[in-house]
Amino acid sequence: MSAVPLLKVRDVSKFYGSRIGCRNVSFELYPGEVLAVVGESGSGKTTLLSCLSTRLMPSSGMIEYHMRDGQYRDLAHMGEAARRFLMRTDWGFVHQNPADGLRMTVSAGANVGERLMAVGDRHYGNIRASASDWLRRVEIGEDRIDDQPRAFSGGMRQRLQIARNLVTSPRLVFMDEPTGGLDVSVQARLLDLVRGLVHDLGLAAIIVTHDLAVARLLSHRMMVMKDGAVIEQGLTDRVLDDPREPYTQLLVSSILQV
Ligand SMILES: Nc1ncnc2c1ncn2[C@@H]1O[C@H](COP(=O)(O)OP(=O)(O)OP(=O)(O)O)[C@@H](O)[C@H]1O
Repeated sequence: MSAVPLLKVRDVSKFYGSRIGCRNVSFELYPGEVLAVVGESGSGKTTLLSCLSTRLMPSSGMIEYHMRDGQYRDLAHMGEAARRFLMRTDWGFVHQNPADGLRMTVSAGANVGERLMAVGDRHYGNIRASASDWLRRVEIGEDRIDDQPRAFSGGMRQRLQIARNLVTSPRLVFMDEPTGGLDVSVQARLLDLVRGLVHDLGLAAIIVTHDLAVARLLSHRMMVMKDGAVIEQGLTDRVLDDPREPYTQLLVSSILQV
């Protein structure tokens, strides 16, 4: 892993009026590193992910991103054009519900190809070839390239959403409960696929999940959130095998008892 963090997060808090969304969150994420953010419902995971991905403006704190030109940029003070450029090229965002991240009424090929066009690719043959290659990589038959995602199963839609996000070779991908709405057998296959892609592409990822098994399988490091704050963080195996905080111990033991 590189010695320079991709993302530097300092004391980020977000309040909704007097309600705490997240508070005083600090961490660094390195290129190629996968961080899982875990915690029960309402602990602030989604709020934090939204702040990191510039969907929400934090109430306080600073988030800096290491741009491809080698400079750090403060996301709060980045212009709209630069922010949109990041979201289209350097970043991906995989939603829990694939319908939020796909265009359901255009073909699978167009869903993938559109992202390439957004970064300036204009050659139809190349775009279609890349789309076709990416469908294969996410295990969708190339004969489905002209089908719309609404004709796909939930697992296929999620794999298509992943292809759409990865086709531009992002450096950082945000994932919000990526296997949340799927059957257990479909989840296992998708997790394997995501793990392989993240590893092969050397992606950095921040994955929000309430499922500790997802964190175990995908992440190098994890942060445990409770009432908006990070109460424990460390290497995933350390946190899960030897949780230090009573709350983490409870989370881990409640899973083991299921
Ligand atoms: N738009 C909003 N307006 C007011 N309060 C909000 C809003 N969004 C979230 N909150 C509050 O912020 C806190 C953290 O919520 P958040 O959705 O980030 O948690 P979460 O861990 O992602 O939960 P879940 O797993 O259920 O999605 C909760 O108390 C929630 O009620």
